[in-house]
Amino acid sequence: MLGIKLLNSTTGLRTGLRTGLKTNLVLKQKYGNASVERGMGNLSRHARCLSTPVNGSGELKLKDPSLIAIAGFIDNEYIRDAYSGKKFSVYDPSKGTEIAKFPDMGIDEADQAIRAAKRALPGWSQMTAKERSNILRKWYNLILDNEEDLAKILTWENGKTLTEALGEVRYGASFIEWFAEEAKRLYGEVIPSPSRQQRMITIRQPLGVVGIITPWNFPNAMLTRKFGAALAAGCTVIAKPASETPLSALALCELGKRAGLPKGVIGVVTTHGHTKAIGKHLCESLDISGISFTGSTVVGKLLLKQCADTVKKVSLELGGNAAFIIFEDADIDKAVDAKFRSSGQTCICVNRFYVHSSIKDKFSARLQEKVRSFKVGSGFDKKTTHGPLINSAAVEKVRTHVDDAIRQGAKMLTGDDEKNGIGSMHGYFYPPTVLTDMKEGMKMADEETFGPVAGIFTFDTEDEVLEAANNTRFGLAGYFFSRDISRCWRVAEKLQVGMVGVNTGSISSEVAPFGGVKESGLGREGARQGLDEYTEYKYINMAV
Ligand SMILES: NC(=O)c1ccc[n+]([C@@H]2O[C@H](COP(=O)([O-])OP(=O)(O)OC[C@H]3O[C@@H](n4cnc5c(N)ncnc54)[C@H](O)[C@@H]3O)[C@@H](O)[C@H]2O)c1
Ligand SMILES: O=CCCC(=O)O
Repeated sequence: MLGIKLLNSTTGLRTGLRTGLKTNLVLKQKYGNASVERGMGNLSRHARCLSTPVNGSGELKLKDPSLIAIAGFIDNEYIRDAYSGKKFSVYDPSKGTEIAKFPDMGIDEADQAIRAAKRALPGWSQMTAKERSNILRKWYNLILDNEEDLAKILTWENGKTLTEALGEVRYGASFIEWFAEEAKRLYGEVIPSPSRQQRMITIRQPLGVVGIITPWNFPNAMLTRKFGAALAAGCTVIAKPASETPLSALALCELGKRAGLPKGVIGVVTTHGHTKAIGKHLCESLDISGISFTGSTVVGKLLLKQCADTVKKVSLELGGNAAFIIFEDADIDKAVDAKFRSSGQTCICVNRFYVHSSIKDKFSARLQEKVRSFKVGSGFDKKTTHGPLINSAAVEKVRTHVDDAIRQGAKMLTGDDEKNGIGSMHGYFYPPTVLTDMKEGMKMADEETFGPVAGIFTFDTEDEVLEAANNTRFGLAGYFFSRDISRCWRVAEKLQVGMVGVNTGSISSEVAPFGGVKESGLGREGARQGLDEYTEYKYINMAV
């Protein structure tokens, strides 16, 4: 017991190591030699990132190489080795080669992070809103000061083009800025009392320690959208980033630390082999008051069930199956610009184009022309317009969806590997593809394809297309193009989604509530509503 306690707290570990051999013996009994070395290593280099390049990172030419940390992050310190001694590999999706081996952390490290966050909670939550805001503002400034390095790190692990990565870093920073400002506006209210003898007010209080789990497709912005809101509200956080893309998370931690985030306010547990166990542990822990998850619907449902026993507040940003309706009066040139962000790996990406039959040929030709102009390749190559998919499983899923559509009668207008030279590339590439003659019942109609494939369905009437667009269990985003103002109101109100783009395919913003209905999620992120996920209202009744 003593050994575990010593190992699980950095201060305790230091004390323990000072006591020498006896402690080492306890550690060896519990965890074997690897963990003892880990403890020693950790002591000898607190909080150090890499000053020498890892597996090809020299090519990144970072202005500040110390933004790369191959470690977890607990109590503002880098933990390079898991107690188990195990590691997992992170790959460069444009080459399929290994970037680094991260510590494959387990429940012990998750507990260590929970304890650190719990210790930090009173200090952080009792700071004034302005004090928290000032630190968040410094973090925002540091992210922008380092945006080029952060973008390179993001492209390296995720594959998206450098331009897209820079866009994501700025988008991610905008959440920290937004919530730095919103922190100061976390108002309660005075309720007009029905009684002369009572005064009624509400105040808003932080949930407590929250667990956040994020996906690989936006390794920076999905974290900052949660960090910003949680920290502004006065919560402390344990984050579990996707095992495909931990580097961006660690770089954000380094900048957060430089901005003045106190020890324990944010922690990152890196894992691959213990993902399920850590997820369950966070959901079931009595020390955690809320879970915020972004990822697939299937995992979101599992986490929701796991949170039931402790009745946690749960925020879920899940998968989508966005329809894009092109009415006969649409501006076609504007419409074709809205599909292939991050090579189609975005939760709000169009999954189904519904095009009025009178303009189907014209629209298909424009889309085909546009897609044929794309250049697929490494995100670092300036000529590249579209990077790789995240891994071979993602490529396989897209291939399965396309094959299924073609088997059921769809026609491929463009999508040949030869033109893009994909056959000779080693990474996880899929050619941008356009299919026509799509039908209900195909996988692409029902499931999230999450790849660079546009499938074109046709329709004749507004009622018919609304029924088809809403015929899905997903309800994240929906889009349509029309110049008829009455139709714009009608269709926007009838689409069963959390977000609608009218005559635009670009809807994401830190100032607007992001989230879905149906099986696409619970709660909203960004905007003033984003703070609701991390606060409780307390009602106070005062007799006078
Ligand atoms: N609605 C949104 O805002 C939004 C944003 C981005 C991505 N997404 C969705 O995310 C999905 C793609 O991301 P993904 O493939 O990384 O999703 P995923 O659900 O497989 O993984 C998301 C995160 O959950 C973790 N995870 C996986 N299984 C888990 C388990 N049993 N318990 C706990 N954690 C677990 C992963 O390691 C990762 O960190 C798509 O469906 C996409 O639409 C939604
Ligand atoms: O993948 C989903 C998140 C994308 C966004 O916030 O625009």
